[in-house]
Amino acid sequence: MKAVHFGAGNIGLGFIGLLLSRSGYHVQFVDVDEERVSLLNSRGQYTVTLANEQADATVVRNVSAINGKETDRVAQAIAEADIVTTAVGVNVLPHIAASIAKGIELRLKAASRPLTVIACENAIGGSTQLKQHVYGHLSPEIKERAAELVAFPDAAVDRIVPIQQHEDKLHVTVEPFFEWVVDRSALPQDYPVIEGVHYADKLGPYIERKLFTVNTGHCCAAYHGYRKRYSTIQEAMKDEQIVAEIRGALNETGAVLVKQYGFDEAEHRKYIDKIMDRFRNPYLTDEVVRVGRSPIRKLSPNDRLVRPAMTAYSYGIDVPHLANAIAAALLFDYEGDPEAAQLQLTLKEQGIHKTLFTYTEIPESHPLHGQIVAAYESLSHQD
Ligand SMILES: NC(=O)c1ccc[n+]([C@@H]2O[C@H](COP(=O)([O-])OP(=O)(O)OC[C@H]3O[C@@H](n4cnc5c(N)ncnc54)[C@H](O)[C@@H]3O)[C@@H](O)[C@H]2O)c1
Ligand SMILES: O=P(O)(O)OC[C@@H](O)[C@@H](O)[C@H](O)[C@H](O)CO
Repeated sequence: MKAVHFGAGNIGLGFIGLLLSRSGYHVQFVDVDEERVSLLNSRGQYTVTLANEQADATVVRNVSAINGKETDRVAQAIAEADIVTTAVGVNVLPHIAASIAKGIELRLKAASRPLTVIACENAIGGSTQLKQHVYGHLSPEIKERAAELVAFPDAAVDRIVPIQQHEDKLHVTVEPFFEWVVDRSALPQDYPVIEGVHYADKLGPYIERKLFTVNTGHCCAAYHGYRKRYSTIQEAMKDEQIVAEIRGALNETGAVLVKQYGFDEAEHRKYIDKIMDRFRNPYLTDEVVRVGRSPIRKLSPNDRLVRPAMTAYSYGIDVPHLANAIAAALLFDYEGDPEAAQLQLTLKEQGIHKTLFTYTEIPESHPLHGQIVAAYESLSHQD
């Protein structure tokens, strides 16, 4: 069995590649990092260590890699694969779509073998977005055949994998917990099974619970942590004011999730507690600038802050902590992050009201807009 996985980064090596290899797939990574590609090919294996007391380690075997620039080789690999997965960042999906389209075209010209393509990104409808990008490169005839033979099930992926500090560029340390949920309703009957994946008939509740709890809480820790000059999430989690902000925000998103999807309130509280413990994992060193990366993406209308805040508003739920987290995101001025630099430039040139509308699409007339601006001004004075 063959898998092609785009992105030999933290989650690609530490989670998706690991599970695919364990399920018996030969994993061919596609990446633009030449050093990593060459190491994967020369060794054919790498090590994943768990962030626990024993530092349990697993060697992932049966792997190789292709440089993403070699589009013909990538297309050939896709033509021969049983499954294609990605973990490159949702903003990179448009850039890999042409190669995937080329592979699908090659495959469908040769035979009528079905294919499953799963985007494992932190986004609602990641695979659906990828499908749209891929279809933009296909002829009407191939599109028609792809509609029957190529499935793009959406997915939710959860495992904290920080930026690595090992000298060995292929060695990754990951938290013990993982959850990978795939939308079964978008799959054909005989889909290639990956051990450890949960196939759900409805993905909506899973992806929203994950994104609006793990990722909302995580970015609260990152943006408030950055403001208070902590360098890691683990340090920020020792600050009681930050913990209170995270818990407040997760109570707000929790109220939305319980109302929208009927989750049991007590179970959801336990889910929140478990996640906050994961953030505290003393065997991980996760930098606030990684978790806060790409603030423009994180402030976008369908992402982890604005979407639950707007839904909460429509339900009559007050969101002071989410407003504070959005304000803290606007204050994220880390120079090493291109989106943070662009955000700060927009703030300087256009002021808070226009900037807030540009990135969140919350109009000035909306009560949340004023609440966020007030929080932004209050936090700016504290910093
Ligand atoms: N790290 C986590 O804790 C975590 C957990 C769940 C989901 N995710 C999601 O997984 C995705 C990847 O995150 P990550 O933390 O692994 O990032 P990362 O930066 O470690 O890995 C991304 C990889 O993609 C590669 N890449 C970039 N452009 C490419 C291209 N055009 N073609 C092929 N490869 C390309 C990079 O070289 C890099 O190796 C993101 O969507 C993220 O939100 C991350
Ligand atoms: O990957 P991002 O930038 O969407 O979010 C940063 C972190 O919150 C994220 O990578 C988490 O570690 C991960 O989503 C845990 O499952």
